[in-house]
Amino acid sequence: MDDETTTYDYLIIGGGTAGSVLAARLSEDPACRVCVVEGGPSDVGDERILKLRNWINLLGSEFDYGYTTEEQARGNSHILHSRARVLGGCSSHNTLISFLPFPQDLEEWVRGGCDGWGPETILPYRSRLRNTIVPVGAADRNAVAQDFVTAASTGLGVPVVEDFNARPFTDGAGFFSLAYDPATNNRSSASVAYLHPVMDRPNLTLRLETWAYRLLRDAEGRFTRVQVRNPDGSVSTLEAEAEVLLCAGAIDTPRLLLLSGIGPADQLRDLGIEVGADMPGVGENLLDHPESVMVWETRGPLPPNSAMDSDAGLFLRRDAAGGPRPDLMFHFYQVPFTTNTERLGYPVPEHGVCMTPNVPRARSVGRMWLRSADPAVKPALDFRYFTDPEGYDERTIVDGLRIAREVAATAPLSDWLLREVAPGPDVRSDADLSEYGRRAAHTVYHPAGTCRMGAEDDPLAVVDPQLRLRGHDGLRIVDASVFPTMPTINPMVTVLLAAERAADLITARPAPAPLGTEAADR
Ligand SMILES: Cc1cc2nc3c(=O)[nH]c(=O)nc-3n(C[C@H](O)[C@H](O)[C@H](O)COP(=O)(O)OP(=O)(O)OC[C@H]3O[C@@H](n4cnc5c(N)ncnc54)[C@H](O)[C@@H]3O)c2cc1C
Repeated sequence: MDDETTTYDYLIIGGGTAGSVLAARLSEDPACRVCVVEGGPSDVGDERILKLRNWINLLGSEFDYGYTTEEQARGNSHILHSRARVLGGCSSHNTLISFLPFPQDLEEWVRGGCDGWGPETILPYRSRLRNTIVPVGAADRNAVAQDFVTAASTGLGVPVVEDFNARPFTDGAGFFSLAYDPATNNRSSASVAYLHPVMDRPNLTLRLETWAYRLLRDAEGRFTRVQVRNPDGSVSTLEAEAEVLLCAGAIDTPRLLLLSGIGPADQLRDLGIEVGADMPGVGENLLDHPESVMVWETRGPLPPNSAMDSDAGLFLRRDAAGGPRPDLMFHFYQVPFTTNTERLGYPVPEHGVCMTPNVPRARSVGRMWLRSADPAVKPALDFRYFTDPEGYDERTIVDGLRIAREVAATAPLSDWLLREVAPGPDVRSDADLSEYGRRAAHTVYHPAGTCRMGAEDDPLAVVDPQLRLRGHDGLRIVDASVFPTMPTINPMVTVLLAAERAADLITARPAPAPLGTEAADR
């Protein structure tokens, strides 16, 4: 690490999921000077981070920025939105469930003005991914999770899926694919897969525990200078000769833009921030996967083996008119995940399991904004959960809770269960299930969309299909904030694919050949 150098070719703000991919790809050219500014510490050698199964202990820890939510009129106002503060970002903190996006998820992006982001272009990037992505290992397949899969399949008449990434599916139950090593339980995070092997590159500088808080213009008016707070509290200005690449995630990327005067002009003026670029879309379109939870006490302790305690799941399509994609998803937990039910007064069983139905393409859309011009003040997040006028999100959760009960009543899963703890068998009507489901709701931790990509002439788009700040040179955004709509599935792999695509857009390297036409292209 060269503290003297403050000018690089590329400055990557955020060494998270997308940032790690970009850092590795751009520094492949030894003549290209790449600097990563990362707010958190290194993950190298830190077992707390590297062991996947420890993920649950990272929630709310020193590695979590821990964002709160605005009062939710129809949802749960107590959700803590975990966002990782460590190299690798949320891929160092999450459960590493790895799904390719559905072709229709990407077709939706193209319809929204994102030329060049269709499935034929994006899905072949799976051959470039460096992460080890495998179905949950045999030794990690807990008997109760296996029986959940069997009960879901027989009870609901859906297939058992051996590999969710083999082909698009409409419904099915099975063990997930995870980015990990089943032999060691070590993560194959973006940091492990992309950064660890290249950390000794002399042209790659990692500035850790360093916080970017303002973008400044250079002499040509481009936003290529970044003010950062160093670990010792001092302040530096770093400069990119080529481009600044914002990879700070769906909350911190728009936050940094707003602090830099890039956002809705009225909002910025109200806070006394000088308007550098009036971009009304910054902070709008806050997307997520909302979920609820049903908890059961089991007849006794469960076998201990697992990859990360939520190894299996279920997808259903309730409405065939909506196309081939599933419209309801469940995670199955072999531990009682009771943060929200406990707050509502439900007992916490010593031994238990739960199911968490979620809304894959939620229709309620939120927004985020700054509370203050002070960079230290956390932004406001209002997800507006369950506010879509048709009541689609609420309906999905009610259906999900009913279906969860059906699965729980089906052998062999039913043989493990002593009683339903939350919400309890008396909660049966739509109205009561909705009330419980929304009050106990949680996030699947997938915020996205707050700097959405769109056509050059779309006034609410923040970046164009080349991921450039619309109408500006020298600044691109590469992270979950650019998603115009939420993919049906857990989004980390979509972020990785988008970052691989971005590396090609930046370097003008050709895209990989369509899948099946060529050996894996690395
Ligand atoms: C608990 C949890 C579980 C999840 N489970 C899954 C899962 O199993 N499967 C899945 O597909 N998705 C999962 N997700 C979601 C997924 O991990 C994220 O959507 C994805 O990793 C986001 O990638 P990103 O590059 O947009 O941001 P991040 O990975 O969050 O990267 C942002 C990085 O920027 C840094 N940063 C932020 N602001 C600044 C600043 N101002 N200065 C310097 N550095 C900064 C942060 O420290 C961080 O390293 C989960 C998320 C969480 C939190």
